[in-house]
Amino acid sequence: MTGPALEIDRISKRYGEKVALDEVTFDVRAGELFGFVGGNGAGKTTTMRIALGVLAADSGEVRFDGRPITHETRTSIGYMPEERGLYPKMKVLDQLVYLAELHGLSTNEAHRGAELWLARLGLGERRKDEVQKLSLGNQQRVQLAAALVHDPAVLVLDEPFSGLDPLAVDVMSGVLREKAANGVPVVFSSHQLDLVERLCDRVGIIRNGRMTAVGTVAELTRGASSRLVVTAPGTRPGWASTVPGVRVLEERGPTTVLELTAGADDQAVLAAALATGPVTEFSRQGRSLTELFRDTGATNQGDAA
Ligand SMILES: Nc1ncnc2c1ncn2[C@@H]1O[C@H](COP(=O)(O)OP(=O)(O)OP(=O)(O)O)[C@@H](O)[C@H]1O
Repeated sequence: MTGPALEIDRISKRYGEKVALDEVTFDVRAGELFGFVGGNGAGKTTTMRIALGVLAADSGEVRFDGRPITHETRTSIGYMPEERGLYPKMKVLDQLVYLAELHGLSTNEAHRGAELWLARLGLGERRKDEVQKLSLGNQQRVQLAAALVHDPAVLVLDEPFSGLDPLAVDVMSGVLREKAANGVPVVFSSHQLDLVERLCDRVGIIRNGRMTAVGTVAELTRGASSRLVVTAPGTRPGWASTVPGVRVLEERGPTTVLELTAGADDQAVLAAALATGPVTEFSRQGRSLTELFRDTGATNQGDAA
């Protein structure tokens, strides 16, 4: 799909001596749901705050629709900040109307948008309640409504799924997919990698302020795969360990899961299997995003790294 994209172009940021971001680069295309993942302190929030323009980068540029983000374009971004940002004592509906008006909507439009999203997110009956009286999950739904109420052209969401129950996860996922399907670039950070894997068109992994991988889930997990699944009814236990460079991970009857170490030849494995009779399955086993994430050391780098 063509349309306006959000481009993060070589942004760097230091906090004193600490390099928080080092030439972070990726783009979120129109109609795309982009998952931004990385361990604690990796730089996700810093990147998103810079994308929104609430924090200045030391260098690099953020563009939307080919142009640097300005005050006008900033108001067309829907943002869900990590620290959330609702007024606890304000009523839910008033809050949303207020935020929509801040983004330039007329009072009528603001009411229409607020009612629409409250109904859509299952909060219609809570509209007259103070925000602080809602459960945390429901406050998060209000926060999503706040990001959407002005019909933004791009969505930047910092951990929108944290703390949500499975039903709310489904609601949030549905809304984000729908926005993406309507051509809106959507980027969100998350530690729930299974969810990211299921939901996102593309994923970016950040580690210690540097992007270590960007691509579709299939590209990232396929590229990393060194596992083979072989099913051959004529094999006997241990058959694969005679092939150089092969480590057997699991044998289940006729099926063997094995790992190829560097330099090992998958065709040698196939030949060894065929030597025992017919081979009914021979495939690469994709790694999950979680495994990839662990293997690239993207976890636990912590604040001190
Ligand atoms: N205001 C600040 N002053 C000093 N250092 C900061 C500040 N904000 C962030 N940092 C540091 O910058 C790095 C990146 O932090 P950031 O909050 O962007 O990470 P994150 O990926 O969002 O982490 P998390 O998953 O824990 O929310 C961390 O080392 C953090 O300690």
